[in-house]
Amino acid sequence: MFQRPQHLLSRAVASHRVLFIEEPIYQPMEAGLPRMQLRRTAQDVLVATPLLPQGLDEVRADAAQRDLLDALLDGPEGGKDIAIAWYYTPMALSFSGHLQPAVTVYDCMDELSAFRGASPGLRLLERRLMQRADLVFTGGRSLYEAKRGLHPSTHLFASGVDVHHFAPARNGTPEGGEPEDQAGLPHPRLGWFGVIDERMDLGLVGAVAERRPDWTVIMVGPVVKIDPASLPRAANIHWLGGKGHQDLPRYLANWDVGFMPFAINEATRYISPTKTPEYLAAGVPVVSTPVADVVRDYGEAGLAEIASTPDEVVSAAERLMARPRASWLPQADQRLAQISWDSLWARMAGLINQVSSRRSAAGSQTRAMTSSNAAPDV
Ligand SMILES: O=c1ccn([C@@H]2O[C@H](COP(=O)(O)OP(=O)(O)O[C@H]3O[C@@H]([C@H](O)CO)[C@H](O)[C@H]3O)[C@@H](O)[C@H]2O)c(=O)[nH]1
Repeated sequence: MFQRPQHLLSRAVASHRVLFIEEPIYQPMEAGLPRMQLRRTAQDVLVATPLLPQGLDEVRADAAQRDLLDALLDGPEGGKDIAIAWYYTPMALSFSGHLQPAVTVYDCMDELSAFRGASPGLRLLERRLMQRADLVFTGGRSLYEAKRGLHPSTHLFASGVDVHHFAPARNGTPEGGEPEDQAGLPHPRLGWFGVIDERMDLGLVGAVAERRPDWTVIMVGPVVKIDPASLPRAANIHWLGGKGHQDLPRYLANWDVGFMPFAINEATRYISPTKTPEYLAAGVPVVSTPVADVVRDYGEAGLAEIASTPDEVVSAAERLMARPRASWLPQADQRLAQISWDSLWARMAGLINQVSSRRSAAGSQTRAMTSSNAAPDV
């Protein structure tokens, strides 16, 4: 999955060495555990995954991650000073709170406390992170409104888009051809890509497919935290699993409508789905349930149809399929041109530079960049 952290941190490598600490993986006890597993991404981000023995309690797991992190930073991949500690989850404070970076950034991309399986300690750690952060970035409008009162330097950075990555889908199937698992499925097609978890309205997916057995519903993405047995099954629903980001345009190129069947609940109250501008960049019109940020950022501008019930989704999709691209694509392009990941990163980097200039004037030095995350991080 190529998500917000990957987009931003792969741009950070132009000016920093980026070390990204992943969530730990627990394994049966064996010699050599705990240890840090390292890999370098194509974008030159060093990704470190703590491998821990199963059965560690929380305190020991935090201590083990702290030791592994310190050993990594003391070694050749570390650096004398840390320029930026970049957090995607407050939970990472429990093993990195002793670090003394020049600048601390909290890039809050979701209200994690509302997600299934969230740690009860998350809210307290978020308060601590807010106290130590120099900058708080928020991944969407609703999150910004929820967090801006908690930190004086909170900034709205809603999802960006790599137009160049998705635009080839507008003009026939990009190089590589239509993926085998999609080729041959009948049109019209409603497609989704993204994580499939408790945020999805599975009942809606099943009901739309049932209303229109002549349509095909294509679901791309990993099933996470929910029982795969709970997915609606029908001859016209195709659960294709997770795909590489590079392959997404080949799927989108042959969709008639981009579908966002989010459940409307606590877990989706603050989300700002990156897939909205990505569908549009591929020339695929969007129908979504009324997620607040989708309604405000896209629905009200006529760039997404908002529908709650199966009948509303079917009617909206029919309207979108009948609408010529030329009637909406120029307006979509205007919006997309304002939200490239490049421009978001440039603005973020500007804010970080302001803070670090102030710090270095006060005597701090910067060298390496580290970040820890629950999802990713530098
Ligand atoms: O098989 C796949 C499917 C998708 N992708 C890429 O992953 C991107 C993220 O998808 P997802 O995790 O479903 O997240 P989404 O964009 O809908 O929403 C989350 O992101 C934040 C946002 O970043 C804040 O700015 C939001 O609030 C979150 O809930 C997807 O866009 C695909 O490009 C893939 O690679 N492979």
